[in-house]
Amino acid sequence: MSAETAINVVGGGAWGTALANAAAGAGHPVTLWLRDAQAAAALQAGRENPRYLPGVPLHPGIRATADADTLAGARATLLVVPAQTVRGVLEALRDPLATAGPVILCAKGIERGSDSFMSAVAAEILPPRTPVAVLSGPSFAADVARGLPTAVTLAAADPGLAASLSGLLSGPSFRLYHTDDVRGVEIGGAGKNVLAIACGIVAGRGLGESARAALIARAFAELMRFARAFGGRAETLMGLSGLGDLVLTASSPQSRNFAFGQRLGAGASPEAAAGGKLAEGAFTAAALAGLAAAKGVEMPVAEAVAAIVAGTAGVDDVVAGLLARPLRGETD
Ligand SMILES: NC(=O)c1ccc[n+]([C@@H]2O[C@H](COP(=O)([O-])OP(=O)(O)OC[C@H]3O[C@@H](n4cnc5c(N)ncnc54)[C@H](O)[C@@H]3O)[C@@H](O)[C@H]2O)c1
Ligand SMILES: O=P(O)(O)OC[C@H](O)CO
Repeated sequence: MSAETAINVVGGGAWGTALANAAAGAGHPVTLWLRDAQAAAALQAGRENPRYLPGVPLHPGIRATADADTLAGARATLLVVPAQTVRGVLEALRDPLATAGPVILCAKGIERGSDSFMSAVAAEILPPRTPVAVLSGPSFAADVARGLPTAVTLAAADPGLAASLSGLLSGPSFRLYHTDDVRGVEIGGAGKNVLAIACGIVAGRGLGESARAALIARAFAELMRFARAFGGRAETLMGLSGLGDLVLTASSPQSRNFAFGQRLGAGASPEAAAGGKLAEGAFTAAALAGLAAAKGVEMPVAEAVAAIVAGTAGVDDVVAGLLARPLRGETD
């Protein structure tokens, strides 16, 4: 395989493995990089990722490796690690990634501590000439890895780059729409994870389907308020990466964020509810609520999730507080 034709995927979890399968299915040789040499060798030999994506064969066009030097010279790099690790991974791989094409950020979250969006983290670390894009939208890894129909959004500040990367990565059942609204797309992906936890809490507490539908609508209203204040476009939020992903994540126990919320609603502590699985919204909740508060954006649902996850409020008190809020015009 020539490095110039390869697509890199950094991160061998559920989403990294699924995106590697999608890129290989679109006809590209794929280098799938894992930090752990033993795990990379097992994936390369076994052609399956039993921990994160059991039962899904790895496409023959994928080479799994832990050798960072093999990343250099690629056509594009998909960065698919949890949001809170993006800074460290970019720092560690800065040299090979400097010649590995545009870096496409696939994590959905806001960095704790700095309250930074992923594109801002990347801009701090990568050389200025490295283009950065964001991929986000309604997409369960198991669906994409199995080749079930899926549509997501790819955003880059340069509309030409967004269009060409969408064409590069689209395949028979994986469709990428494109936009230049990077901030709007990352707000949708990060925000929906927090709000989906709230919907899981409602389900776990047995508050009913009507309450869940109302919560999705009110959660979306606050996500729109946040996007308006932070430079995302309303039409982006109404698309795949905003409303599309909120609806998917807030209505399916297949979502780790929803399932985490369900366990909280059923009475588990935040530590027990996590159960060793990644629920990105738990890490992003405080950053989202903090950013909103600093700009005077009302986000009662995100604030409630942040308080429950931090253990400073209980589910029943939070629900009572939300129901006691003053009545207001629906679009105020
Ligand atoms: N799973 C999905 O369906 C899905 C879909 C869309 C987006 N995402 C997003 O993709 C991101 C990754 O999610 P995932 O589902 O792959 O998570 P995961 O828990 O399945 O896998 C995470 C992977 O990252 C690796 N990793 C963790 N820290 C690392 C580090 N410091 N250096 C290198 N590798 C490291 C882990 O070893 C693991 O292989 C999240 O932000 C998630 O919101 C996931
Ligand atoms: O399992 P979740 O909650 O991380 O959701 C996965 C994807 O983000 C859904 O689009």
